[in-house]
Amino acid sequence: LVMTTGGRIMNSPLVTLDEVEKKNCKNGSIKQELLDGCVPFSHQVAGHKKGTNNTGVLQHPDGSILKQLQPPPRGPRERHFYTQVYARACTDKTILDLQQHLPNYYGTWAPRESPHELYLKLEDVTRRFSQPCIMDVKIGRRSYDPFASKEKQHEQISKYPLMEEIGFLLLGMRVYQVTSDSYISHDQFFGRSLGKDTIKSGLMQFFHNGQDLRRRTISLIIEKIQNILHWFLSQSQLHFYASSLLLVYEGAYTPDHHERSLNSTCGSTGEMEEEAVEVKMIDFAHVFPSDCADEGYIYGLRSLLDTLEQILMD
Ligand SMILES: Nc1ncnc2c1ncn2[C@@H]1O[C@H](COP(=O)(O)OP(=O)(O)OP(=O)(O)O)[C@@H](O)[C@H]1O
Ligand SMILES: O=P(O)(O)O[C@@H]1[C@H](O)[C@H](O)[C@@H](OP(=O)(O)O)[C@H](OP(=O)(O)O)[C@H]1O
Repeated sequence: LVMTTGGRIMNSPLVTLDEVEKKNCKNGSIKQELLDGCVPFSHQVAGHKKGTNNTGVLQHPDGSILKQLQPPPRGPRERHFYTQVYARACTDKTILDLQQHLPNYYGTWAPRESPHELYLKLEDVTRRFSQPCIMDVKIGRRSYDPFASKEKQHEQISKYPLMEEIGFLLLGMRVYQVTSDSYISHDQFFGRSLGKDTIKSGLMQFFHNGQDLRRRTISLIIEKIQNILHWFLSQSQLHFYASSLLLVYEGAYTPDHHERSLNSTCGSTGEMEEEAVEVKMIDFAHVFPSDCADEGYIYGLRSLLDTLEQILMD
């Protein structure tokens, strides 16, 4: 195992192989051991999948996830981003504030038998959930960076011409249905099919468990996205292109369950069990230094917040 980083190495995540295996089995994936006991990550909803040149996202036996470094310049750029964030967090308050919105970074990892094949070792954002509902949303008005060729620009624009107007694109989601104890999944083609008139109902699907619309969950997610927006409004040193937000909430948690747990704790501890949600920024292959606010990303966050607020108002 090779662990290197330009900055601080986070404490190792404490999850047993048993827990990882149980979770993989529970979610119906066939356990398939790969490099050094790593298995395909069963909660991947978008991004590069296993193919001739990709392994897809893997899960390490310690519970962290492994994202294969993409070919240069993207992979080294993403690695540089994470190492810089960890190296500069001690001296730069803006970067320290950014850190809380990212998965923890544990350095790079390489298989014993192939030490030059590098992976980013990251916190699994879905880890604390038993039936995680997960959505990957690409944020911004442009999903290509300032150095993209005309062909790349054209290719990216043609995938979702509405990106400039809507400011975000649903790349994939998985939603737990309490009624059938199963998951509904949507891939990026679902996201691309959504227009100005349907984006709200498309987004709403992520919060519907087959029985109820998870209104409280939407409010909690809005708060987290607002915190990220505050960070973007406070900084003018980085621009993010083709980067995503990963949204996660507990599918097994229902308002009824919450009600029952409140009734049983009231009068004893008096503590309210609070529902858990996660919103983390991911995918940093196109992050660049800058000297002005990231208007494209800010536009995307505001548009996503507006749409979530409209769902709540209905
Ligand atoms: N830290 C994480 N915790 C949990 N899941 C993650 C994490 N990072 C990535 N994922 C999962 O892996 C998927 C792909 O991640 P990511 O977007 O970083 O990959 P990518 O191959 O660079 O994507 P793209 O092709 O869009 O550039 C995400 O949609 C998510 O499901
Ligand atoms: O959405 P799709 O159809 O899966 O297409 C991918 C998506 O546009 C990614 O954003 C892009 O990575 P970058 O943003 O890093 O360029 C990737 O490029 P790639 O195929 O060259 O890796 C595309 O394949």
